[in-house]
Amino acid sequence: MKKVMDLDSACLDGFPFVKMVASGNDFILINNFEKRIPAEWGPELARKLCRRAFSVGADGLILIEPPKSQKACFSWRFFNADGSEAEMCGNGGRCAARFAVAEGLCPPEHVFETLAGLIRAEVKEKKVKIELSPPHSLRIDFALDVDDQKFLASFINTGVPHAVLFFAPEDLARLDVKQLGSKIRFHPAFAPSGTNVNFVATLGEDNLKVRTYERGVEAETFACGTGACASAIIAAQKGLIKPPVTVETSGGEKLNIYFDPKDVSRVFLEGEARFVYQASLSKEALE
Ligand SMILES: N[C@@H](CCC[C@H](N)C(=O)O)C(=O)O
Repeated sequence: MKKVMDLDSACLDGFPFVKMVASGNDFILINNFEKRIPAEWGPELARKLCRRAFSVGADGLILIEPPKSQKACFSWRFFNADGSEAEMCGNGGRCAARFAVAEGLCPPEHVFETLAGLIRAEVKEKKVKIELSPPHSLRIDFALDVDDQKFLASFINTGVPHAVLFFAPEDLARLDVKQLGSKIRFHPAFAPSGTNVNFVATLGEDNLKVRTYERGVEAETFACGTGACASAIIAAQKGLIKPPVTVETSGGEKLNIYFDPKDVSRVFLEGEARFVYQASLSKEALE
């Protein structure tokens, strides 16, 4: 397969894109409705454009494309900064919904297609609320041995896989998230897809602090929407909190999570999604 810079450094020159952020999780979004960017370029395009300091820099790349069904007004391809394609992204989904409305592709309330399923969105200026695909594969409180340390972990898939571990607030504050997160992310218990890793402290009966080591970014991000939802659902299942839940993210912004603890098939994620800038690509950004 030819490398994108061979094929596209010329044809992508001047290509419009926007940079958006949702609670510090930042994304490059491209309106690819004309399908000028074939999907097979996605991984390398993401690696090139998401590389901080050397290019635009972001946690992920989102291509907005025509829907495959009548039920949705767009579909998307989501690529992590390392080029891996993910089934879903909560914060990226909130950015995509607002971008699609701004592009005139969708009304403020719409549905879009992801590899995790249909996502319902409600855009009210900067505030965007989405309904995740039904979470699954819930496992509460199992033993997880990491080198010579023993942890109690939980797991759920909220569109993408999430391990969740609880700590006292003071321990969470000083935790080496990258060191421990990278070991759990690749732990055999979560093979073959690996997992995102959420480190959580309960701050009150409806308030959590969550720090997330993100698969495909391979670092702690300032927020993770599906991770915030995973943490809230598991905290409620363990009787630690009652929804609706406010999640304080690493970047300091708050996410609101809504669900019925007796029926976690419907989970809603709400927060701000902001435009940072719009620009056009330079072919040199792909070098
Ligand atoms: N930050 C996202 C999650 C994006 C996908 C994740 N990195 C993965 O590969 O599982 C979110 O807000 O949910």
